[in-house]
Amino acid sequence: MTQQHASPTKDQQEALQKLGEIRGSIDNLDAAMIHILAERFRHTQEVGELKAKHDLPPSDPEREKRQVARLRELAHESRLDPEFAEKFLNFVIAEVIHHHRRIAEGAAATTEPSGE
Ligand SMILES: O=C(O)C(=O)C[C@]1(C(=O)O)C=C[C@@H](O)C=C1
Repeated sequence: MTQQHASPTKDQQEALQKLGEIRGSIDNLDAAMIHILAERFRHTQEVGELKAKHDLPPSDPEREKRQVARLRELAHESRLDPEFAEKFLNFVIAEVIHHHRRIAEGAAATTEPSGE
């Protein structure tokens, strides 16, 4: 087989060095996001148990509307696409509601993979 790529030029070597540095920062931020999400799910687990114990509904659409409005505003201020922020929040909340329902059904709901 013939070699596909010539060895990198000096310009490319510098670019690859920079790419590695930026990827290091991205990896740190991805790790932080996972830790923050895990912490959020620990709190929503407690909410789910409280709701199930006191026979409260798993979802609260009015609360969600306020959360969406707040996060859209924060996203705008941070120059993040508010549509993306809303979609992300809705994605997380849908999972939380799924967990709440499982807790209410008496299942051992956890934030860990269910294997389903
Ligand atoms: O605050 C609640 O009542 C929750 O159950 C938590 C949460 C959320 O993940 O933020 C999830 C579901 C509700 O519809 C609203 C908010």
